[in-house]
Amino acid sequence: MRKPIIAGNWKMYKTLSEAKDFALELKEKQVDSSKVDAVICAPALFLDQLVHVAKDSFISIAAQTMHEEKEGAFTGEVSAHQLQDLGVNYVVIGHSERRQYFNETDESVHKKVQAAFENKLTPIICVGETLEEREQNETVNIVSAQVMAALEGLSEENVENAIIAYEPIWAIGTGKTATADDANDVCQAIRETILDGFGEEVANSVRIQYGGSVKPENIEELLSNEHIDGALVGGASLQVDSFFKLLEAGQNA
Ligand SMILES: O=C(CO)COP(=O)(O)O
Repeated sequence: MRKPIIAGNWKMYKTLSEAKDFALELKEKQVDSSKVDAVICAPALFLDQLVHVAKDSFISIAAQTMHEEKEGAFTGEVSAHQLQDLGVNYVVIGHSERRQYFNETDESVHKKVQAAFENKLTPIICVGETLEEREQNETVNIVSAQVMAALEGLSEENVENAIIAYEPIWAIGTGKTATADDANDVCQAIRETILDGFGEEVANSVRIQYGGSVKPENIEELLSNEHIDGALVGGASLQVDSFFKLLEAGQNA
């Protein structure tokens, strides 16, 4: 049985004080970290303080992106090495908003995934198709190619520990969720891709999240599916009560 992982992607929302208040309130809640992994993906400039607030609690902290190089003349960027040094545990890589607005490619995603593992960060690797690609029945081809490009050449041990987030682009922030069956089918296809590339043990261990308009009202159904091991959540992760409900659903899945 794979432990569910629920990650809240705050994107470019909240001020530092709002972020700290959120984490302070959340950490008082009862969440069993043996049953669910709880992750907050915060803007880079809050990470240091959030790592301190979350210390010794069930909450893990993630960055929303990073640069693949260890250091260098890359104005405005943050490296995996710097994130690790702060005590950050996870990093989101290849979110569709990064691919769309910041020139993230399969190639840069691959380099970032490697850099994350070299620095003991767990990558949450985002993949997903556009509406046009879905309508052309290209979903599985697109998503499988993104997964293989990200994971190519990695060790089985690393792939086993990676998190894949399947986020259909047309479902992000739109209120449109893939049906639980559709989401499960694509997550299954991702697992089969990993099976072909890395074998059964790795495929059975890797955790695959669904993302795109996940909320307390639909998470239970999503998580009841065999191949959906968690959720990457935008809007519904911004309020403590709503995020806590998602964690409870993960805990009870
Ligand atoms: O992009 C997402 C999470 O990374 C999904 O966002 P929403 O949950 O707001 O649709």
